[in-house]
Amino acid sequence: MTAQDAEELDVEEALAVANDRPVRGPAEPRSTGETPTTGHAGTHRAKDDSHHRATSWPEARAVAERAARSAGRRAPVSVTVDQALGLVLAAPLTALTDLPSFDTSAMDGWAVAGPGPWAVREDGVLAGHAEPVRLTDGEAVRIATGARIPPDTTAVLRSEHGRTDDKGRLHPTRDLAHGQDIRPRGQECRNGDQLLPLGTQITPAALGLASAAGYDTLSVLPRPRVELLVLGDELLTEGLPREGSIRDALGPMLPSWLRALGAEITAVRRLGDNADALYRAVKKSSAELIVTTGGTASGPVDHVHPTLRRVGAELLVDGVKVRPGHPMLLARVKPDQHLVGLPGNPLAAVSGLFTLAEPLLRTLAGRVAPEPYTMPLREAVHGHPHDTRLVPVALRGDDALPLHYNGPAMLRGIATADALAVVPPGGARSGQELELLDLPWATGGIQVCFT
Ligand SMILES: Nc1nc2c(c(=O)[nH]1)N[C@H]1C(S)=C(S)[C@@H](COP(=O)(O)OP(=O)(O)OC[C@H]3O[C@@H](n4cnc5c(N)ncnc54)[C@H](O)[C@@H]3O)O[C@H]1N2
Ligand code: MOO
Repeated sequence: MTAQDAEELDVEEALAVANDRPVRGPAEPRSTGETPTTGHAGTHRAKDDSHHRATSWPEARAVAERAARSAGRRAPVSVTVDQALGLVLAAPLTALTDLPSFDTSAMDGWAVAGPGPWAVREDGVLAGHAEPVRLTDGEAVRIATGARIPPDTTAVLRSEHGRTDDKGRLHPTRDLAHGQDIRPRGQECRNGDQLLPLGTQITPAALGLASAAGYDTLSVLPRPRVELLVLGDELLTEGLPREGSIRDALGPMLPSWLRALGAEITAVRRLGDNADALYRAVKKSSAELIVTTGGTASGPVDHVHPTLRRVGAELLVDGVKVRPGHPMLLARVKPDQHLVGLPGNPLAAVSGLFTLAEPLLRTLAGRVAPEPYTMPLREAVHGHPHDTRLVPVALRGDDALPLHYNGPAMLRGIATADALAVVPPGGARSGQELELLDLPWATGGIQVCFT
């Protein structure tokens, strides 16, 4: 570790601690008397950091988007409607039929012809049946909502607006306008009308619309295929931490998040700290994106950089001016294959996920970028002197409440967060409007929509 690395680490830890004092639960109201800050807690000496290669946070996100675009056009696939949720339309959704496809009753009641009273026919008309018999003037027939309107019907009389006399004749109890409660064929769309443009992300409502409009399959962009490689000999997959080993927090966390960001997870492999195993895994992967966790720094078992050199990958981003997570990286392994290296510290990995993997996956999946938005901070947040900070926040009314336990190795803050606040270098005052990155569970409904 160089002197500068050590100093930067000190700053990072100090920031987490500074914001955690006095320590309180993430959802508890803030303490009073905390003053706005434009700097950090104090141990850091101002210095020129131009020598390190790190990319600025906004530029890193832009590079990740461009990298996805440079991977070339992805071929659309045809999927059944029930498989299409969360995917993006590769062709406009054009109506395959008129909607409604026949004149239909909007209400339960009677189809009537001409002015009342009407003689009520014995039979009735239910939804889902073939064309009913033509009405003659002065005739009515019972009809259900959604049933086909008999030819020469002039209106539908709702059941609550009709009375039958003792001779069985039907009288209206309200004025009845011509065409009332008839949904004419093609009211919503005509065969061939464009219902949704190319590029629309398919929501539950879009699934319903596509089905109503006659679709069995949809042409969509496939989910980008992602392989997750979890590195580290110290990681346990069950039980309590023991003898210097810790539980793997990223293997359980990242796949659902990656899916929420549009990915199909093709494999999760735990490779330990074995350089050859990492090399082989990268060489044989056919994923469009390989995500590694850990091993991004320069320790004796940090194998990501050497492996990227060994496979001849091109580093597009080698470190980002963001805290936590600054050792994150992005490489092009092949023209249509990228690798995002997430740092091993768990919150640092989340930072890398939303800085590099999110824009890359979003672009590969054909999704549009969410509209940036800001909210005022309920409390001041300390800043890094040179770098952007991503700080977990909970949305409380009109404010974003910064959460504590936001150190690089901690998940306690993010576990109750709705978003990450983008804190500029130098920090942010209480009340200052900050850009927020929504966490997908707050917007997309991981379990519901995007599994
Ligand atoms: N000489 C330097 N040392 C370090 C630097 C640096 O720039 N120069 N950066 C520090 C920062 S900041 C971070 S973040 C980490 C990044 O480390 P790596 O990506 O190499 O990750 P590891 O060393 O493998 O692990 C770091 C830390 O995270 C724990 N870890 C790893 N994987 C998991 C997991 N799946 N679940 C839970 N915890 C995990 C691991 O045990 C370590 O404690 O490097 C600093 N050092
Ligand atoms: O400080 Mo590292 O950036 O822990 O993520």
